[in-house]
Amino acid sequence: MTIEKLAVIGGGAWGTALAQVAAQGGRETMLWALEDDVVTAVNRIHENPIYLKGIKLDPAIRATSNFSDLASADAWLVVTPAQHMRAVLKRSPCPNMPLVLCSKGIEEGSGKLLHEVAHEVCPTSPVAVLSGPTFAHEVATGLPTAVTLACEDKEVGDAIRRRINLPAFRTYLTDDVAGAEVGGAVKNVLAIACGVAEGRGLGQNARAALIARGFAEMIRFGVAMGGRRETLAGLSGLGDLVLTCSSTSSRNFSLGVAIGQGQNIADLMRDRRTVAEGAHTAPVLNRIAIERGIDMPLVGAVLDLLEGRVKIGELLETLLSRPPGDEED
Ligand SMILES: NC(=O)c1ccc[n+]([C@@H]2O[C@H](COP(=O)([O-])OP(=O)(O)OC[C@H]3O[C@@H](n4cnc5c(N)ncnc54)[C@H](O)[C@@H]3O)[C@@H](O)[C@H]2O)c1
Ligand SMILES: O=P(O)(O)OC[C@H](O)CO
Repeated sequence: MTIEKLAVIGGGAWGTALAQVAAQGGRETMLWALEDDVVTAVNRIHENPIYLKGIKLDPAIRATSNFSDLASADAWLVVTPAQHMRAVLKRSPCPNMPLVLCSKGIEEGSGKLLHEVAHEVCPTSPVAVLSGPTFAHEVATGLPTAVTLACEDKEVGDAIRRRINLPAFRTYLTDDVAGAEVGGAVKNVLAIACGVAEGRGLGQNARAALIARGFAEMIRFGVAMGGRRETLAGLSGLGDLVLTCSSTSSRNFSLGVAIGQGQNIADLMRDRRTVAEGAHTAPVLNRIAIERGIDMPLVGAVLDLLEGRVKIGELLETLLSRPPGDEED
């Protein structure tokens, strides 16, 4: 199988950065964007000033808001916010070609992982997941990055990897689709927790503890969803958790910092143009954890905060008074 022409669905920061990867060496790449001003800017000035400001894009990227322009692609990279993926795929003429899901989240209403949503909407398309520690602006400027590409079909996975792998975009292959997806979804919620700790001035020790205990929650959840521990300990799990929990380049971490500093959550969520996926993943993740009896106290705490059920001070008291269990639990 050979994949040459790629189309990217979603003209946010990550879709634009991935189009830049796909267009390396002047290879024609289509970018579908929802907003006409994004389409116009990418085509006229080779920039996306709305979502990826200040980065010059390869002129081989051609933007469109018309799905019919994507018909000649060999594969689609799907990079919408997780909660819009079903609707966007439904609007498209479902392609009988590989779909590479690059979004991070769990569908709120159905509780489904995104590869399950894609299989439902496009049953004849092979599905892969691309995830890992990847700030869009770094990838778009060519800084070294490594990602997990998960695909059950080895031939399809190899073909996608051959097409997107670059010296500075190292692509590690696995067949563990669920494991790769869970890491990316759960780390966003934990990044909010780490941001809150930062905003509240709780110190570096607290952040390391949150990352480690949060990782234990990620593993419990991932294994229950059919993922493997080694995937969760890899780029798409631990790697992305460490990145996102350590930097204000992360929208999730920054949201947490603002909450930790006492800003109003409704104000922070209202009218935001960029997506903080953790705020949408927290409710469904917590619901599934409760239904399946998976212990995820940090995820529950983030949700309680986001939904205004507790104040940070009370939450800290509750978390710190929990009797510490055995570390491997
Ligand atoms: N930004 C990153 O560094 C990065 C890296 C890896 C993965 N991701 C993931 O990629 C996905 C997209 O994030 P992003 O950072 O590219 O987005 P963004 O925050 O830069 O932009 C928001 C996106 O949402 C889209 N959007 C808004 N309303 C919509 C609607 N009703 N229907 C469809 N689309 C709508 C906009 O068109 C835009 O593409 C997320 O799941 C995110 O977790 C982002
Ligand atoms: O800005 P965030 O928090 O959505 O994180 C971006 C990427 O997922 C980091 O890998």
